[in-house]
This record gives sequence, structure tokens and C-alpha cells, in this order.
Amino acid sequence: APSRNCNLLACSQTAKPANQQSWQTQIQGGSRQSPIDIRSSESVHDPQLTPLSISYDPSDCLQIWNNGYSFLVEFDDSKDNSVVSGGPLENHYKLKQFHFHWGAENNRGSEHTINSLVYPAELHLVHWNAEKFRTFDEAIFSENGLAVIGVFLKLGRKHDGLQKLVNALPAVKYKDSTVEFSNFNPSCMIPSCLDYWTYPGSLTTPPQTESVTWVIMKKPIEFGDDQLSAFRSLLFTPFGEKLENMVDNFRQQQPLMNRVVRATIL
Ligand SMILES: NS(=O)(=O)c1ccc(CCCCO)cc1
Ligand SMILES: [Zn+2]
Repeated sequence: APSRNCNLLACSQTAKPANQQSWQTQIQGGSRQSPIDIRSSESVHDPQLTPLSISYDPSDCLQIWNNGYSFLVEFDDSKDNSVVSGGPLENHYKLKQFHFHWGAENNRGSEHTINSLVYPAELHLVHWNAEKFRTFDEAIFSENGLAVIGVFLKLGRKHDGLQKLVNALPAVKYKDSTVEFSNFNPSCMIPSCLDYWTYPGSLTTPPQTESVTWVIMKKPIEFGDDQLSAFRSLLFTPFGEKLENMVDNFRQQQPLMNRVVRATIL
């Protein structure tokens, strides 16, 4: 076999660590990237933070789409029925989609962590500022454009509300597949305790724009092993290509830099 004329200095094909997804790049000059580790002792209790006002209309739910990063449950944002306001938000934000991040094994999966504690999965409810912008795509690139509610998932009792979603996943096994999905109320995945942390951040997947007000719920919701297995049975790859299970679709943690995480005392 030809000897590889490649010593350490000259070798250009440096191997990337196996777990580095292609989009795990550090955005150029980013000062407010997400996700982060939330150190509760360093967060600032802010008495002016009111409870979030969340109201979703299950009839706005449209479809599930496997976009090759996660599966997105997409909502009709042409009306003002599914919105979040209050808390750190100056305006009302419309629900556009929700999705999850999870690991291949139970010791990893969430994007944010609490005092370095990792959860096996994390839910993101993605909303856009419909008072300031005309479309989601415009809001993605704008200051105060998006509000994402993060909810941690821990393994335990099966989540009855989630089962309807889990039953639909085999229909979107492959990248670029979609299936009609209606009458689902994401409120069933909001913890009963409305305490949260909030900080200014970014999208955790491309284009990683710094347009997100993050609201991370302090308490996790529970779901079952079989439900997490259903997430792990999805594929990153389209029909006909080599099967790659959709797992470990979380970004590496980013530096806090000059940011303060605020906490509620509800
Ligand atoms: N993981 S996340 O909640 O930060 C998130 C939310 C929304 C997008 C949308 C990108 C749309 C590109 O057209 C990407 C990432
Ligand atoms: Zn996400």
C-alpha cells in the first residue's frame, strides 16, 4: 500500500472528533451563542420577571417534518391563537414549530445543562415576534426576533400527551418526509411549575443567528424509555441512503461571555 506521505505538520486531513456534527462550528465573532451551561448560583433573581403567558390552539397544529436535524411539529402562524408573552418578552410571539434534541444514550442529549447536569432530551418551542416582524424568516435574523422555550425531559413515567406524537414518528422516519398532524396541544409538555431562567442567545443550528430570547423551564417533564427509543429510530438520512439513526443532534456548549442569566422567583 502506498505510504501516506503525511506527517503531523503537513497532514491536512486532521480527523474531527467523532461526535462533532458538521454544523458544530463556532460562528464567526459570536458573542451570544447557545446552548450554555446554566450555573444556578450565578443566575440573578429578578423580581420583575412575571410568569409567562402561554396559550396554544391545538387546531393550529399542521404537520410533522423530518428536516434531517430533528423532527419539527409545525403550526399555522397566520392567526394569533398560539402565542407566548409576559416574562422577559416585550411583545407577543407566535408559535411556529417545536422540536427536540436527544442523545444516542441516556447520559447525553440536552443542549442546555443545569450546573453541568445533562438531561436525555430537550424540547424547544420556537416562537417569533409578530408585533415587530412580518415573517418568521425575517425574525430569525433580527434582534428580539425569536423566543424559544426550552423544557428538559427526564426518563420516568410514560408521557400520555406525547404518545400521540410518538405514534406518528414512523411516518417521518426519513429525512425530508412529512406527515399531516393535527389537534395537538403543546401545553401538555409545559411543566406545572412555571419558574424559568432567561438569557439572550442564538439558534443552536444553522444559521445560529443571535436573535433568540431563551426561556428555560426550571423543572423537567417526564417521558418513557419507549418514547425516547421512538425518537432514536428516526433517521438523519433520506430514503434509499445509508441508514444513520437520528441521535446526538445537540450542539456543544458555548461560552457565556458577557451575559447574565436571570431567574424567576415565582
Ligand atoms: N434549536 S433552536 O431552537 O435554537 C432552532 C430554532 C429554529 C431554527 C430555525 C432555522 C430555520 C432556518 O431557515 C433553528 C434552530
Ligand atoms: Zn432546538
